[in-house]
Amino acid sequence: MTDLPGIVITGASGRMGQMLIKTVLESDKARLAGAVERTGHDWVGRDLGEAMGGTPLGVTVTDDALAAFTQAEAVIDFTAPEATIAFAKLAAQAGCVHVIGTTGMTEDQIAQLAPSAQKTPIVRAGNMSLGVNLLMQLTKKVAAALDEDFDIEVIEAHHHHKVDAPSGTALMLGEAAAEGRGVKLTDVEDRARDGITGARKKGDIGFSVIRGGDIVGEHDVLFAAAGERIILRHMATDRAIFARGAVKAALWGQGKAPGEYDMVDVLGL
Ligand SMILES: NC(=O)C1=CN([C@@H]2O[C@H](COP(=O)(O)OP(=O)(O)OC[C@H]3O[C@@H](n4cnc5c(N)ncnc54)[C@H](OP(=O)(O)O)[C@@H]3O)[C@@H](O)[C@H]2O)C=CC1
Ligand SMILES: O=C(O)C1=N[C@H](C(=O)O)C[C@H](O)C1
Repeated sequence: MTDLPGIVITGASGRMGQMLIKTVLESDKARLAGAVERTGHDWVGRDLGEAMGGTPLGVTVTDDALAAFTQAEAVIDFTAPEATIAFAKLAAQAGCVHVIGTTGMTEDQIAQLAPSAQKTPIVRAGNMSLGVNLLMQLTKKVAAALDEDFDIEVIEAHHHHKVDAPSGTALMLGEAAAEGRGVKLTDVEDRARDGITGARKKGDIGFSVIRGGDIVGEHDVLFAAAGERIILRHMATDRAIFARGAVKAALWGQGKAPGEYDMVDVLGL
């Protein structure tokens, strides 16, 4: 046991869960305080290192999230919307910083995090990478500089396991573009085109989704006008960028006042 802030990883067996565990273990600024999986999962009760196919780590995977959270300073949670809402209540009860990477949450589900954020800091972002959060700032700036003669389209591609669409990142980029234009995304978003759609409505922000293979995550923001196009692009080739951002957020959140934060706050962008 060291004095370093302890981090619990929920959804430990997931793609991001395993990446987060490796990232915390490699960090000299944090320690792995626990690993949580849901009741009935075959990793529960096993040594985490062995479950991951390696050597023992001396950390037993648990389904008792509250017990794990009370032994930690932060929880990093890349799971699913219903699970994240439940974990937010437990993190607030335990007084842990809650870092949320889960995407696909509805407005109503996001609103359910508010009572927990009154008790503990919550850092939530659909993308924890430096590059995407910088791209958001660029998107806002370009959208503010251009008028509606430039059609804005957000195009995203992800692996075939992804369950939500458009991606959390695509929606963040759409929000940034709408903010730059001084409009509400919900008033201008076009998220589904099929059949006789009619001509594109001026001022709309469109979304296109690709799912295939092992694509980690790719996002383009296209500004298309008569005679010219601008494309802002981010390509993730390694999930480690998300995990590093999440660990940074967990450390940044230590000692912060309760409230809802995002990666723009963490990165000071
Ligand atoms: N913000 C960011 O930077 C990023 C966000 N993400 C987001 O993170 C989330 C996870 O992605 P990924 O790791 O690829 O997904 P996986 O499906 O690989 O992992 C999800 C994990 O969460 C667990 N889980 C799901 N539902 C529940 C539940 N109700 N209770 C407890 N545990 C649950 C799963 O357990 P089980 O196997 O038992 O279902 C699994 O361990 C997604 O929303 C994704 O979009 C991903 C990358 C970057
Ligand atoms: O599910 C994923 O994999 C990813 N999800 C996030 C999203 O929805 O934007 C971030 C990243 O693109 C990978």
